[in-house]
Amino acid sequence: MESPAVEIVDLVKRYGGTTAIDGLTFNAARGAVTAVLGPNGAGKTSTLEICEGFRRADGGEVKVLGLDPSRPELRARVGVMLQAGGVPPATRCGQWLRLMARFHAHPLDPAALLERLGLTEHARTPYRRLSGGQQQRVSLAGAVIGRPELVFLDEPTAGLDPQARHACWELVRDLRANGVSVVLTTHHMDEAEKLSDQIVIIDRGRVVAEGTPSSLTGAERQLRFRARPGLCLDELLAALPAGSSAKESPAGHYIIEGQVAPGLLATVTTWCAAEGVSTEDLSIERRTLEDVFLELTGRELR
Ligand SMILES: Nc1ncnc2c1ncn2[C@@H]1O[C@H](COP(=O)(O)OP(=O)(O)OP(=O)(O)O)[C@@H](O)[C@H]1O
Repeated sequence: MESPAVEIVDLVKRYGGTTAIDGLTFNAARGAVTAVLGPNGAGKTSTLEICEGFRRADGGEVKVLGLDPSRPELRARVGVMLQAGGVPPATRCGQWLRLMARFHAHPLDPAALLERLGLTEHARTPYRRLSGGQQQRVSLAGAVIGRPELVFLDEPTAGLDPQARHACWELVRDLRANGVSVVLTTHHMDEAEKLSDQIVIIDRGRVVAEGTPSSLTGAERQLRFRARPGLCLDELLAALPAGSSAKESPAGHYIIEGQVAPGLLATVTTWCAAEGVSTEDLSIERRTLEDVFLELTGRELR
């Protein structure tokens, strides 16, 4: 049987006294997009860097395309986009991409890739003079130029404008359509929900949840609205069907869960009207991935 694209078992990584990865275990399937999510400092970049062969683990086992990440033959089969560029500052991006293409047996056409990522007019600009978002796109181009079997993308859309973000998503979808395995990190929950087949949420170096986007968000719907902070939720709950729950999170944002039946909306609006409470953005929707993420990883800053 073919091995997963990435197999991680009981991974441990320490930096001095800090345990950045603390017994991490998950697989990324072949031909799928796997998003690794987690708060700042959760251990995402460390994990990717170990998979990419740039860092050594202190414990556990990692296999990439069935091989130890240090194996040199992986360089031709795996594309890597680092968080911090990895492109020589004085090099013109077109020249750099053509050079990268020469290292591969069947590369993509550098000019077509530059065009696709909106970089054609910057092809002669030294990397250091490009904007942050343009530099990101050059790094992304470098990760895919060699038609890899597996691509690691560390926050590929951080700092990109909406147009470039969409171009990046299209590129990821094309990679997947061509059977390429993609492992990416992102802080954009909407992006993870739209792009990925599998999501792994990590916190403090451990997996706290994994599954498809819909298995994580669940089928249950919620009623949400905004109103002035500090409504008396006990009174509201008394008007709702038994088994309902109501919470205010964050201040002024209300979420009602339970049997979201047709009459619920009427009950809530009637209660609000009787209390002289004006509501905004009243909607019935499924939990978002961001809700799940915040529930699992908390709201305190890291
Ligand atoms: N080279 C290093 N030396 C010391 N500590 C490090 C080093 N690299 C990472 N760390 C620490 O390891 C932990 C995990 O860092 P890592 O960069 O893997 O997190 P991350 O999930 O990618 O975070 P972010 O979302 O902010 O990019 C953090 O506490 C960080 O401070």
